[in-house]
Amino acid sequence: MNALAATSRNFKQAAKLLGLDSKLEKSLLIPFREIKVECTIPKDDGTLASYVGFRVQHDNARGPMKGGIRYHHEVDPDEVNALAQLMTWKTAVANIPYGGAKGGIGCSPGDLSISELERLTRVFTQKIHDLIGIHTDVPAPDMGTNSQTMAWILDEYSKFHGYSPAVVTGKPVDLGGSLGRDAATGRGVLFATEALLAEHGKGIAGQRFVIQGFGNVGSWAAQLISEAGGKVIAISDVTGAIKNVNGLDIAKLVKHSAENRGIKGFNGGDAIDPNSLLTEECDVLVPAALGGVINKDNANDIKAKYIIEAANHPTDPEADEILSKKGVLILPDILANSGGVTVSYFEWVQNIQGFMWDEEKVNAELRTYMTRAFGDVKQMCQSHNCDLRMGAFTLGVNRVARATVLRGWEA
Ligand SMILES: NC(=O)C1=CN([C@@H]2O[C@H](COP(=O)(O)OP(=O)(O)OC[C@H]3O[C@@H](n4cnc5c(N)ncnc54)[C@H](O)[C@@H]3O)[C@@H](O)[C@H]2O)C=CC1
Ligand SMILES: O=C(O)CCC(=O)C(=O)O
Repeated sequence: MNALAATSRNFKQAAKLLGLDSKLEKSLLIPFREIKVECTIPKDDGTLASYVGFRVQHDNARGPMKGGIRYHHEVDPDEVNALAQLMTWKTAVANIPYGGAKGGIGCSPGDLSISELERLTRVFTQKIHDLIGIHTDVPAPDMGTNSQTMAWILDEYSKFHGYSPAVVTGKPVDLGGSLGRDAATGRGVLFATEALLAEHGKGIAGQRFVIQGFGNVGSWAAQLISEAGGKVIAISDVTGAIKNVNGLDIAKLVKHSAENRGIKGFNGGDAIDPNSLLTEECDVLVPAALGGVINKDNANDIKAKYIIEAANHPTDPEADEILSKKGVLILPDILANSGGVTVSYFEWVQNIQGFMWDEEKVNAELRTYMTRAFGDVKQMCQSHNCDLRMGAFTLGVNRVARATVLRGWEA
């Protein structure tokens, strides 16, 4: 199912559980603004290349819109729309004072040189600079982008508006980035997983984990889970998949991946078929790469007892139904991966205050926010007799609906 259809279906199910007024439901679903821009750059060889960039600003009832920018060849308007909508519910679940947005450029970042990426990022920023801002829409990294991308956006934006570090988060610490932001999504995944397992009398230690994706989110999740005593037995990325039933040495894999641009060729495990990764025997499955990877074609074969959605929308609604019947517990994306945007919020607060927190404070606050969000979601599960995904959706949608009604519609 297409990402937008899947996300909207979850939203509508939550609206029904909440008994939301149909006109309010319609207004919450339609994005505030959709931006589509042409970005042409000279390549290093002098030829021209054109790309399409998107920014979808979904909702701002609870505060400035917030969300990452993705560089990937599959970026399309429907996907960006779905991801923007997810950000609206995610920031509400985390209870941080933001709305939701997402952006992206349809390109293959691995095929572009650093200077081509810089030119593309600057052209994109020139096209959207008057529609983003510290109190309107604050971008951050997502798949295929990183702190360097944010530094270029900050620099280009500042040429028009004066030096503005708070216009992006996830930027380098030297430019006002927050300590702990790089690891934050993975650390949030750890905290959320701990909270879920604790409910079942379990801890991270001794559990067998399989992780799809070894970029920012997957690699940090793997490192922190492994440090907490979890056994990470299989990992994949775009270059391949690797397995070691005794547990992979994550520190060595991080080094190998940095030196070889991927995990392929790592000699601390056996290479396996990447297509079989999600159905490997394990306790906890952590999709941390693309959307829609758990679907009706493979859901029946999944052996994990828990799925922690570190990626955005990795599970199709059809797969949700199959997995629920099998008794697999799914910790949904808008809760599980909310650690990234939560520390982005801390970064923005630090920039506005002109004050820097130490990493201990960032991590301690992140634990507080993740644990509280998990508890709030569980409460919604109880009051609406629903699973964790609907618990998170009803929590997020209800908070946004309340803010929308309070603000009113008077023109
Ligand atoms: N970076 C962040 O702070 C946040 C990211 N996310 C989500 O987490 C996911 C991963 O994002 P990042 O780690 O930031 O991206 P990234 O670009 O740093 O890493 C992506 C990883 O996915 C792998 N990958 C790509 N295609 C694959 C395939 N077909 N099979 C297996 N692996 C594949 C890549 O090789 C890479 O290891 C995305 O869904 C993103 O939206 C969610 C919340 C925050
Ligand atoms: O840190 C942020 O502002 C957004 C992160 C993001 O794009 C996401 O949570 O999917």
